Amino acid sequence: MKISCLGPRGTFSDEAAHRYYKGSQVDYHMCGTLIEVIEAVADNQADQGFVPIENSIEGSINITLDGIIKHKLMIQAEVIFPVSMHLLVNEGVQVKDVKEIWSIPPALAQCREFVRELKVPTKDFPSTSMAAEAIKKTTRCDVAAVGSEWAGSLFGLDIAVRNIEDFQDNQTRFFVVTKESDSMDFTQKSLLLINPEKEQAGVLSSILNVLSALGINLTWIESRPTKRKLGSYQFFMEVELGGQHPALSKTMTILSTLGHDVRLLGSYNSIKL
Ligand SMILES: O=C(O)C(=O)C[C@]1(C(=O)O)C=C[C@@H](O)C=C1
Repeated sequence: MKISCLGPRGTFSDEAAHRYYKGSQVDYHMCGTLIEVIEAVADNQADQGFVPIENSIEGSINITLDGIIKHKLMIQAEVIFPVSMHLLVNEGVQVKDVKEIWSIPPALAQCREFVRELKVPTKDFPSTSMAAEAIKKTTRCDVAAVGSEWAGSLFGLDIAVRNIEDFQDNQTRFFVVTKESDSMDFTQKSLLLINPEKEQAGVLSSILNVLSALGINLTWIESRPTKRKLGSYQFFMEVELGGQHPALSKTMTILSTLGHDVRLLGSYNSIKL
């Protein structure tokens, strides 16, 4: 099985994917950007993609959400992975020497307070490990990357400051995405994408009322612009109902009857690493 994943080696995605697929026969297709990870699945270059979807400090990763919508991908599994951010530097560099910090925007955002206190500019990279690799290549002593301990050891960097994330118990939620989902029986959760029939007062609450009337627990809700005009949204709604549960098809039927466009993006289990 071929798995697309954000590269180069040493990203949090890479670390979490290797733990998730441990013991399985898989080949990794490492991609330069998150959108390429999704496109690799859409273009059949990979059977599954391993993508970050949400972080406990920074919230949703919109590039991934929009890519799933655009390429009509399905969710096969949810993986929760603990994430610790460190300030990675060339040998001997101290935090007082650092004049610029490099990383992928969600990682920089998880360390916003630390970066603000240091009063230095940041530079965006497509991944934490690409930033770490660039630090090593420059040999500069006035720049640092935000990344994992593993990325630091892979690229031979020192850790100038440990655990620089703004809040403890930082976690990132990943989705395993595919073109076609396998059997959806005996799963814990399901993800719906709902495009409301029209924008009118109370449309979201009318959708939520259906879930509430059927006693369904909503575990995540996120809105994304339809991109057709300002103020027009579609909703990701994750519910605590497996694919086998009759209430899932009942919910979808009722919402469709009310004129909403409802797509099931998958039913899956959640795995904590
Ligand atoms: O750049 C990486 O290391 C990634 O795997 C991406 C990513 C993300 O975009 O959220 C994954 C987990 C962490 O939240 C920080 C970065």
